This record gives sequence, C-alpha cells and structure tokens, in this order.
Amino acid sequence: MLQTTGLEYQYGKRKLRFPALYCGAGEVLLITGSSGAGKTTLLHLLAGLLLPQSGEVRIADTVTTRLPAAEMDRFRGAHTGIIYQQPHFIAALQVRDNLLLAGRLARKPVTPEAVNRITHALGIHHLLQQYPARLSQGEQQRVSIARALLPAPPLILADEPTASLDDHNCTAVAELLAEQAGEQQAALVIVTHDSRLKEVFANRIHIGEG
Ligand SMILES: Nc1ncnc2c1ncn2[C@@H]1O[C@H](COP(=O)(O)OP(=O)(O)OP(=O)(O)O)[C@@H](O)[C@H]1O
Repeated sequence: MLQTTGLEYQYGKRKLRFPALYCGAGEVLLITGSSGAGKTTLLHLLAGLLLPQSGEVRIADTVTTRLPAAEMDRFRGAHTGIIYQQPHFIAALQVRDNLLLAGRLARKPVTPEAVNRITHALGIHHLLQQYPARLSQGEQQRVSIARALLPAPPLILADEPTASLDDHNCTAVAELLAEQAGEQQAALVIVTHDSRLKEVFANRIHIGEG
C-alpha cells in the first residue's frame, strides 16, 4: 500500500535521510524518534505536503512524488486521512458539522450513523454540538482522529495522535485506530515519541540517532 525509497529532505544545510518504509493494507507502522529526528517532516513527505529532494513515495499504484501539485492535492483528498499534531477545525462549525464536512471534502459519503458510531467509540459523542475552541486538547485530538477515519481512506497518517491523552485514553485511542485501520483495510502510519505506543504496536522503525 505505502512504500518509500531513498527519501531525503533538506532544510538549509541540514539534510534528513529516511530509511525505506513499507506498510501494507490493514497494517500499522509505528515510526519513533526523538524530538527533532524528522518525524513530522517524514509524515509530510508521505502526505505529499513536502516534496523530497530525492527518493520516492508510492501509495498503491501511484508514485505520488511525481504528481503535479494540484493532482497531489486531489490524490491526498481521496486517499489519505491525516491526524495532525495541532488539529485545525472550522471554528464556526460544531464538532458534528466539522466531521460531516470531512466526508464532503474527501468526496466520500459520511453518514450521521457513522459519526455516532465513531464518536461513541472515541468517547466524544457528548461533544458533537460543541464548538471546537471549547474542547480540551485531548478532546480535540480525538475529534481529529474521528475526522481522519470517517471517510475511510486507504492510508491514515497520524502525527503524535496520543500526545495529549492520559494513559487510559492513549491505549483506547491507539487500539481504536488500529482496529479501524484493520476493518477498513487501511495502512496506518503513526509517528511519535510516545513510548507508551511501543507496547501496543510491534511493527516499528526508529529514525534519527540513538
Ligand atoms: N521549516 C523549517 N525550517 C528549517 N528547519 C526545520 C523546519 N522544520 C523543521 N526543521 C528542522 O528539521 C528537523 C526535523 O524537524 P521535525 O519537525 O520533522 O522533527 P520531529 O521529529 O517531528 O520533532 P518533534 O518530535 O519535536 O515534533 C529539526 O531539526 C527541525 O529543527
């Protein structure tokens, strides 16, 4: 499903080199690394939000690193659910409408029943009529997870999805993410320095020194 080779990205004089990655449909790949190791950069390369100086990203049968920018945007919208480190929502819309909007943007139907099911599973159903700014960081993180999962994309990329969660929610959210990925036969890539996740996922790769 997801495969990379020889990815390199340069910020000024600092060049980041990444190992080859593979994550099949229905699998979870955990990418760990200390702060500054390049985890977010790698995730943005996988999402096509950054273009590498060298190397390739292949998603299903498409080499996304060769797509022109507009096509990359369309491809990402249809194929990739992203859970960002800092979630962004439409402030004027309630949580429910933010979630329904995700389906429209991905051009995949998201039903109110699906919204109910996933928000119950994530323990945020009681927040559907709230405005995002009134949620705690951990609640926003769970809404962000629901938003990424709802259109059932074949690839889910998660940047520190459990950083703001307590131990109970950390395990629950990690298990739900993996379960959904398995059910939807999606490839799930998580980048994190949250060592709690190492106990949940066996398929791991470490980037950076140390
Ligand atoms: N826009 C930028 N301009 C210059 N350097 C950058 C930029 N973004 C990131 N870097 C540098 O690239 C390196 C990797 O950054 P990145 O955010 O990918 O790391 P990370 O592993 O996700 O870190 P953290 O766990 O702290 O979020 C860091 O040394 C960072 O300072």
